[in-house]
Amino acid sequence: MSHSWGYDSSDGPAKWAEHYPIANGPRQSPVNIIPSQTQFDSSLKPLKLQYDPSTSKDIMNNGHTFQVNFLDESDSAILTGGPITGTYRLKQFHFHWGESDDKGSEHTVDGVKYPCELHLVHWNTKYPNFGEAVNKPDGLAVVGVFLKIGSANPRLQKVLDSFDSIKAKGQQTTFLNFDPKNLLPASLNFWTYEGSLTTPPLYESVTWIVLKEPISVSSAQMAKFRSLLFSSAGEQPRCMCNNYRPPQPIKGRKVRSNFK
Ligand SMILES: NS(=O)(=O)c1ccc(NC(=S)OCCc2ccsc2)cc1
Ligand SMILES: [Zn+2]
Repeated sequence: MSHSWGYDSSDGPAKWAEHYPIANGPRQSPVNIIPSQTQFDSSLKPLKLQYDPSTSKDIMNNGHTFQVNFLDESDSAILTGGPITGTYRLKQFHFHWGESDDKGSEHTVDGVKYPCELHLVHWNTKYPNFGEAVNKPDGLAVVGVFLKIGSANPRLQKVLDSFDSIKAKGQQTTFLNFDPKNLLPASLNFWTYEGSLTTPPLYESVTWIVLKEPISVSSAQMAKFRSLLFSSAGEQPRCMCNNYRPPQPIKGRKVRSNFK
């Protein structure tokens, strides 16, 4: 039975090492990206994201965030190129955000926090399924996209409109024909480094691919993210926000870029 964890002072990131000692490991995520210390790598291939929108399945509140789950029995939503070799399949995407617009992202850039960060989680098809891939050093590739306060983003609307149906932990509803490509910025310039899951079990299995260009979100749209609850229906309602882990020690890792 996996140990319960959260984001409060009693069960949050500062306490995770008690039950997940890898929290103090050599390749933990997120990290603070310092562009002046990153290394341009001309051998990095262009990122290729081929998503068939018909593979979106449902949207659920898992008590830590909300996630949109995809059918991953075939190569219909895949990530190739960039720093990875082979083919990785999209399993789910989810977000991390703050209680206010001045914080919420997990990765930071020169110490700057964004209000929100999107994670598109893919697993290496050299393994039979996600569960087998999740704890292997080359098991996962997560594309991170920053959200920056600006004009309302119409492409988030379908996600936001589902929130009334998934307000509490454990609630889920069908979520068909959603194309996550619509959540990507125009530029696929990225930073990449070897890291981990940013939540327990914190497995050091993630090749991180963090896009440099943010997408927009309005302050009113961010307020809707904060209408979700960490708590189950009938429990004392607890606002789902500040569900982000702060940057972890880089421990000698190189962050590479595919742009100068
Ligand atoms: N924030 S993150 O992108 O690093 C990230 C991605 C996936 C997960 N975990 C997932 S999808 O777990 C699914 C359940 C599971 C199965 C084996 S271990 C956990 C946690 C954090
Ligand atoms: Zn995440």
